[in-house]
Amino acid sequence: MVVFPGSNCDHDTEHAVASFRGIRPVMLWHNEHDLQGVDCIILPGGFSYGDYLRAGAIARFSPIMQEVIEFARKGHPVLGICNGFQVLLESGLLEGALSRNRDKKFICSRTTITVAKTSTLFTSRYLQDEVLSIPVAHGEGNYFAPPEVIERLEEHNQIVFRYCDAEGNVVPESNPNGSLHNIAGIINREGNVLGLMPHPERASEKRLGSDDGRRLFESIFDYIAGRQ
Ligand SMILES: NC(=O)CC[C@H](N)C(=O)O
Repeated sequence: MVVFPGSNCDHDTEHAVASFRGIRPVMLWHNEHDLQGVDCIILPGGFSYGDYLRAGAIARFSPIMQEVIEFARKGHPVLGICNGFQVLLESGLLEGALSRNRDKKFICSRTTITVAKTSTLFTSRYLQDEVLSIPVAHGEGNYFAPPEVIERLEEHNQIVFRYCDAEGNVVPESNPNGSLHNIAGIINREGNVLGLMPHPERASEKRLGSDDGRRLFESIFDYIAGRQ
């Protein structure tokens, strides 16, 4: 996991990941160049560089991002959660942008999202169209991309999560931040880089109100174990 100045979900994510038997999280400071042989990179949530300019715009120039981009280009799994998603977009590893929420307010709330794609290494443990309860906490989560990019994402089935109501209906009323097509998470064409705004690490134990996020991490570990 990469730790940027201003990351604040790194320890929560470390805690969630460490709860799986046999998994050892490694914290990588943004100034380093050595990925220490990790099997997966997670860019955690937070306010890297205080969200100056735009969220993720400065973190994208952190020295370690050169290695993260190379790691992703080799096909290894890279997961960006919230601020991590913003960094992935700024780095060009995913297409589009996250702008200020529709209502120009920071939103910290429980949301429901539906799994629009299960044939990915991040979502293999979920059921198609399953409704998950996973919280969001962001000021810049309004996904935007030009029409041709949205069309491409739809055409290549790259939209992995969408905001929905409790029954799983993808309707405008269930869209917390104004994201186009209710997009909550997308994957690259190659299928190894996923970014999402909701926080699976904050929904990884029943006592947090939901453990629906847990299977996202489990799916990744299944994939890594299957590769060895
Ligand atoms: N929880 C987070 O990662 C916050 C995301 C981001 N910095 C925002 O407010 O948009």
